[in-house]
Amino acid sequence: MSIHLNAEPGQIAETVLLPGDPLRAKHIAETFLTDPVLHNTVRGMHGYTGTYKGKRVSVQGTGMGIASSMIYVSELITQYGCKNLIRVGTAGSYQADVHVRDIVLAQAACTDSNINNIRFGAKNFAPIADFDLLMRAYQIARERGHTTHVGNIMSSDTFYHDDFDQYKIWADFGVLAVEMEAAGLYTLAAKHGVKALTVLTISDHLVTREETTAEERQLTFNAMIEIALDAALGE
Ligand SMILES: O=P(O)(O)O[C@H]1O[C@H](CO)[C@@H](O)[C@H]1O
Ligand SMILES: O=c1cc[nH]c(=O)[nH]1
Repeated sequence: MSIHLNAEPGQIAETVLLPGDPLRAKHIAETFLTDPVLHNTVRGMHGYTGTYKGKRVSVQGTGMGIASSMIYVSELITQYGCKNLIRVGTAGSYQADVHVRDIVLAQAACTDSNINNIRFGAKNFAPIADFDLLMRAYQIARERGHTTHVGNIMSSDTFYHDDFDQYKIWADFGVLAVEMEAAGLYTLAAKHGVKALTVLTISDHLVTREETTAEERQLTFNAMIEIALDAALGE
């Protein structure tokens, strides 16, 4: 057991899906896993382990933001030996041609967080996805006919910015979308020599101001879950 997870040793699989929303973790477990067992209840941050197509897999909510998610990712890697960590999250589009409900695979993640300034000072670390997971996820998404974008994203510490248009600085450099965890996940994966990927569904649009409801975000973004599961575990 660790400080924030009360799973028994061995109860969490090597492959873990990581939604920010603990209720999305419950939905994933109940919809996609066979015989899911609730392995974490600490702080209501649901975590489950079951099987998918006969292979063991876990899903663990991380909460919102790099600070919260890095706690769970650190404990999953160092206390439970997890090796493949795949974030499945929602994101806001920065680009006119990246539409609501499109899939974004985060090849790399910029951040306005201080996590890597603390580590590297004035030198910049580039947090990137595992190439094998990224390639498999892209092939699966394309085979299934999902509109899929691969590229750079922004992991922001701030959801509500004083200046709404600040996103254009990043959009001008081709950054596809904003979420709040991937840069922390990729940094920890690099530090510990494990594999990580972030699969996102666009839930809202900073250019067009389109939005989805909380219920849609929680329940209906199943394509990214199946892409993540099949990329991690093989079809
Ligand atoms: O849908 P999740 O996985 O929570 O991800 C996105 O949604 C939250 C903000 O609403 C942040 O956690 C952001 O990264
Ligand atoms: O962090 C996030 C997630 C979804 N949509 C946003 O605009 N930001």
